Formats: sequence, structure tokens, C-alpha cells
Amino acid sequence: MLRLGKVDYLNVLPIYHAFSSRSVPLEAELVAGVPALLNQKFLAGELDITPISSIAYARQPEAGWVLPDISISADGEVESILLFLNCPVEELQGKTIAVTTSSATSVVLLKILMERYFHISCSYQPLQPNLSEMLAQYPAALLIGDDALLARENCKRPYVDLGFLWKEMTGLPMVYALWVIHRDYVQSKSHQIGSVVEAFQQSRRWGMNHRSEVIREARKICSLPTPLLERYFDTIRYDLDDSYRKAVEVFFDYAAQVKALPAPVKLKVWGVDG
Ligand SMILES: C=C(O[C@@H]1C=C(C(=O)O)C=C[C@H]1O)C(=O)O
Repeated sequence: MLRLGKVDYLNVLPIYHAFSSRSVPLEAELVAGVPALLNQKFLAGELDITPISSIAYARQPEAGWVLPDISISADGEVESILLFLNCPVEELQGKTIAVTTSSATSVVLLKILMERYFHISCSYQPLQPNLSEMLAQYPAALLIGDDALLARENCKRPYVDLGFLWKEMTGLPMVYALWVIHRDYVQSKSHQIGSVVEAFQQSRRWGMNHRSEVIREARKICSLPTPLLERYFDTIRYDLDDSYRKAVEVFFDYAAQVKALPAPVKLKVWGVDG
């Protein structure tokens, strides 16, 4: 059976709720985890199709193919990729920033923004995503996903939104995660990929058309207020059209410039690039 990864955050609920409620049929064993775990499991060959951090794809593009027409993105503010601050950003020069161990893309995005937008050079210390512990030891802390949404709601600390800054700097949307198909799955089950692509298109449509059901499900998972969830699900984009594809390739170019990638990378999208 298809081993399908699922990010353990609200951001993919509008896609996966159709599968878990059986509104869109898909024979799969679901494996949920934070992005860093899915990245690792995919590269170890333990997942056939899964969302992974876009930078994790760029680090090993030979591991597989990108699923067409789907990503985890935002065009400007993203609301769940936040740098919480004990001091103004300008005072971070030469300091160490705590970064969540759950992320890969956003850690690189932070480095790009620090070097290219703020012209500040910092060190980065990976830590478990616990805001008060992070800020007790370091002047700033990066959180993503539900950790960031909950921390913003509960801790009331100053923060900057990395999606907003990326848009200020480049004018582009930011693609945080891509769904990828493992090369072993392509070799053995390529005839099944078409139906998985179709299932994801259906589930995405289902999520758009059943927004209140998705919000009800989100309320069961977390304590966030309904208006915040409504806004969040409007903010997160799942596109991977030509403009998003160009945007993620620009992100890879910057990543190479700050030495977070050995060289720039182009996407290899299933059904589009051969
Ligand atoms: C917008 C988000 O997208 C994501 C951010 C990721 C990363 O930083 O590596 C990976 C997967 C997505 O969950 C988020 O988690 O807040």
C-alpha cells in the first residue's frame, strides 16, 4: 500500500481531511510527522509520497520527483513562520538565534533574510519548539506550523513574519513545502501515480468547497479561535503553477548564495519535466 506522509500541522488539513473522512478515496497508509521527520523518512526510503521541506528536495533532487499542482505556500504573510523577538532585529548582529528542530526550509529562509534583507550575520542553534525555553536562552526564536500559531496566540511576544519579509525582498510568493514521489516508487509503481495526482486534485477541491467542515475539524485538534483559522486557511496556498515554480527556484538561488545549498536547483515535476 502507498506509504503517504502528512505534515502534522493544521496547514495540510484542507488537503488531508478529504482523505481521512473518506470523502475522497485513497488507499494509503498515512504517516504523520513534523516536516524534519518527513524529510528524513522520505530520504531513507520509508515514504513513497509525502510533503517535504522545499529545501530538503533541493538538497537531494535525485531522490525523486515533485508531484504536480500542489505545495504549501503563501503569497506574503504566512502567519505560521514567525521569528519571535526579545530585542529589535537590528540588535541581533553577531548573536545566536534559536531555531525549531521541526523545520528545514524556514531555517534557510531566516538565514537568507538575515544576510540579504537585514544585512546581519548571526549563528543558529536548533532547539525543540518551546518558545519560553528558547527565549530564556536566546534573543530570538524561530517557530513554524501550529507551534507558531499557538505561541503567537498565547505568548503575545513581538515577532516578524518571514513570508511577509520574503515578499518585501523579492516580490514573490514563498513555497515552503513540496510533495515528492520517491524514485523507488516511480520505478515500481509509476502506473499508480496518475491516480494519486488525481486524488490530490480532488481532495484540494473538496477542502475548498467544505471550508466549514475543515474548520470544525481544526477546532477539534487545537484551541485556536475560528476567525484565526478562517484567515489561516485563506492565507496558505497550495499552488504550484509556473509563477510558484519560478518563486521556489529563486529561493534555491538565494539558498545557494548563502551557502545553504551547494548549487541552485530546478524542479523536476512529474508529468511536466519528462
Ligand atoms: C507554512 C508552513 O509550511 C511548512 C514549513 C516547512 C519548513 O519550514 O521546513 C515544511 C513544511 C510545511 O509545514 C508551516 O509549517 O508553518
